[in-house]
Amino acid sequence: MAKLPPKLVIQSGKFVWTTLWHVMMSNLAPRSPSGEYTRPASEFRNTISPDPDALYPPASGRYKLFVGMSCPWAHRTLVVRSLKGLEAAIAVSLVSPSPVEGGWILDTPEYGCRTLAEIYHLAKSDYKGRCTVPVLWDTKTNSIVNNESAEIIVMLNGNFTDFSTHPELDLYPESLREKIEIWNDKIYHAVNNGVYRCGFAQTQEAYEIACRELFATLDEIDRVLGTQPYLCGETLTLADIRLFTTLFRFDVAYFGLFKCSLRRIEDYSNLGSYLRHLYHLPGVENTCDLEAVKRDYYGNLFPLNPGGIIPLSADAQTLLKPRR
Ligand SMILES: N[C@@H](CCC(=O)N[C@@H](CS)C(=O)NCC(=O)O)C(=O)O
Repeated sequence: MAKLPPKLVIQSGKFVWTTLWHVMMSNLAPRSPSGEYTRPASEFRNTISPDPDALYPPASGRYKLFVGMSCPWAHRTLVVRSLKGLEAAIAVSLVSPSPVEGGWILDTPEYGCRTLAEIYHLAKSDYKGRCTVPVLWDTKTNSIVNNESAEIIVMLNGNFTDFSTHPELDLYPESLREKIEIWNDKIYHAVNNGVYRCGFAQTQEAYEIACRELFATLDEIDRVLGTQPYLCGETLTLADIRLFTTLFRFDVAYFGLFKCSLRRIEDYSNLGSYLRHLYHLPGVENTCDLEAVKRDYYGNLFPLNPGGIIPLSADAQTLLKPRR
């Protein structure tokens, strides 16, 4: 076969790949004109409420969660479900990403649906948004109650007390709500979504802004955790759960794949211990699947890792064994 001059190979290869990269990235990650990732808002925002005329009253066995084990937003719902002891009241249906179709596939088909997109369309036939996990699903009306993790975890914490094996645990106490919300806003922007703003940035400038904000916030949290065990003081709250699911994925996925590479969580004295502590709270470890995280992030975010090679690492038990 005739050999092309290396310069031509490099130039044409770069042109084709960069053009394709921008097309694929804009599909994967909507961007602002300056190249910053802009996450679309979740569309289903109903609530489960004890009001007598509520469309969705609290009940055991009626609602279920669709979750993917790699997803940090879905992971929040699994942690709260487990800490509150709601396994018997709220079932879980697992989904996994399809590398060919680019969406979530149900591990076990239900309602005649094979994909999560079909589940969304069962609930709303003209739905045009992204088909994301988690989904809080109502099996009675075959509808989506809510697909925003931040709201689902508040409902799981507060509205299923009668069916909870740990009703005494309140992760969103009235007295701490103001503090919790301040942390939530800061951590959502700079950390939870911040890692995606790094990984999905489409310009150097957008990446650097996101990366510096991310690490400034992690540095601040690390300082706070030097004086108290949890974000809001002595009490574990939803703010900690929301931070935990991002920290759990950080060193194995976000540090490398999303270029969140100024420091590892392991390099922080307080954040590293805090991550371990939360991981070892009863019920949390069994919601964590590090292999799924590596497989789905490195294996399915094609434009970020076209070769599809999944890095080797120790398992979570080894990585997060208590420090001496
Ligand atoms: N705001 C949503 C975000 C959920 C989300 O982005 N989930 C990702 C998985 S980590 C997803 O399902 N993405 C599929 C897509 O965007 O098409 C929440 O917190 O519930």
